[in-house]
Amino acid sequence: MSMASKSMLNAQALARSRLSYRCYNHLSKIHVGLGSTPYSTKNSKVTASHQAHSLLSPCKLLSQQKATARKFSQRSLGQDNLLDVSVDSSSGVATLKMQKPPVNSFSLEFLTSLCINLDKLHSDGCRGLVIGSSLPKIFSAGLEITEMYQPDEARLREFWRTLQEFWIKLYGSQMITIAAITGHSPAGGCLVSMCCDHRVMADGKLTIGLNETLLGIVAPRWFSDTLINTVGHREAERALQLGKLYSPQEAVAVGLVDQVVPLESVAATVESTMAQWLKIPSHARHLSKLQLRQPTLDRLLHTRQEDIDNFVSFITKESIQKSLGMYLAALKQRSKAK
Ligand SMILES: CC/C=C\C/C=C\C/C=C\CC/C=C/CC(=O)SCCNC(=O)CCNC(=O)[C@H](O)C(C)(C)COP(=O)(O)OP(=O)(O)OC[C@H]1O[C@@H](n2cnc3c(N)ncnc32)[C@H](O)[C@@H]1OP(=O)(O)O
Repeated sequence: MSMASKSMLNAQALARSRLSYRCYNHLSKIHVGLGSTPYSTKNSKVTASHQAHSLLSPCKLLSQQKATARKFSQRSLGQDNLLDVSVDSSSGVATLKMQKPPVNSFSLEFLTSLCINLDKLHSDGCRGLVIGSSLPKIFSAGLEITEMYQPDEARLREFWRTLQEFWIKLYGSQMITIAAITGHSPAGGCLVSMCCDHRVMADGKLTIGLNETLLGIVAPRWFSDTLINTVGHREAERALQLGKLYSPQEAVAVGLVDQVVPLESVAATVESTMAQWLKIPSHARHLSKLQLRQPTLDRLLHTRQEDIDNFVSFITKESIQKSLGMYLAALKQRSKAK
């Protein structure tokens, strides 16, 4: 699709959009409400009444996110249940599973839904959060490349702002966050897992890492800062330039993940790790986390608009668009050849 026709479609979608945030919110399976919603069983799944409850609950959202949801909700109407969120009411631990086939790629709608859910879980007093995937062999393929290829500029800006928002929320989260990496986790997928306090990865033929240079693009400073904070400066220097995708064993050796276990043991390992972390006084634990992460958070918080401008100007360059186009075509080709 040409840039002009994509822009026109987006403009039409914006003009048609009549949906409120409440409708948008319905996209995700949400059943949070610790203390306010009765939960009779461990990890009970959402019910109609819970869903109704969550639809009526006031939600803390930044006005930017509300605007985003209103503006672009039309496009996401066909995508239901992007997330499967459940809360264990006895421990206060939430499990958020990404379920956006085929590869859990982060589109604007998906990122918005993730931000909304993080806000809800936080405001409902969840103490822990496990981030995983419902898709076999995929944690997340990172950013949805079609958001960056031949983009509509207004949407591209919202997309990046929402990614920033998600990173800020997750990296500084008050909750204990654990990534259950049961599948591939390149680029943005790796970033999300690095935002967590602990990473458990399944052993096998999986990869994780910031591979941006392989796409001909450059990981922004806050991606590389997150990697440096995880694996150290020297390892990050090599990994970023090479676009290194690590096997689980390589990843655990450099500290990119904390544990590698057989796929069938990931859930139990996550559960026992969470139980250990839950024993630490929450306030002291969170302040310790912030002591180390706040300077990194501040760096982006102080330059958000500039970061969006840099991203837009970089990604819309003709040469970068060409690289992205070729990468997408190669992905499609590989997928077709399977
Ligand atoms: C001077 C400059 C300074 C600063 C710079 C300023 C700003 C920064 C600028 C830019 C930074 C932008 C940051 C981007 C970070 C990202 O996250 S980019 C995304 C990177 N992701 C990848 O490279 C992953 C690509 N995918 C894969 O490798 C495989 O799909 C994967 C191993 C995940 C799974 O493999 P498999 O199960 O075999 O699935 P398929 O490959 O068959 O894929 C299934 C279909 O999904 C499509 N697809 C895969 N990944 C993506 C994606 N990320 N986005 C969109 N679509 C994707 C694939 O094409 C298949 O589609 P099809 O079935 O053909 O329709």
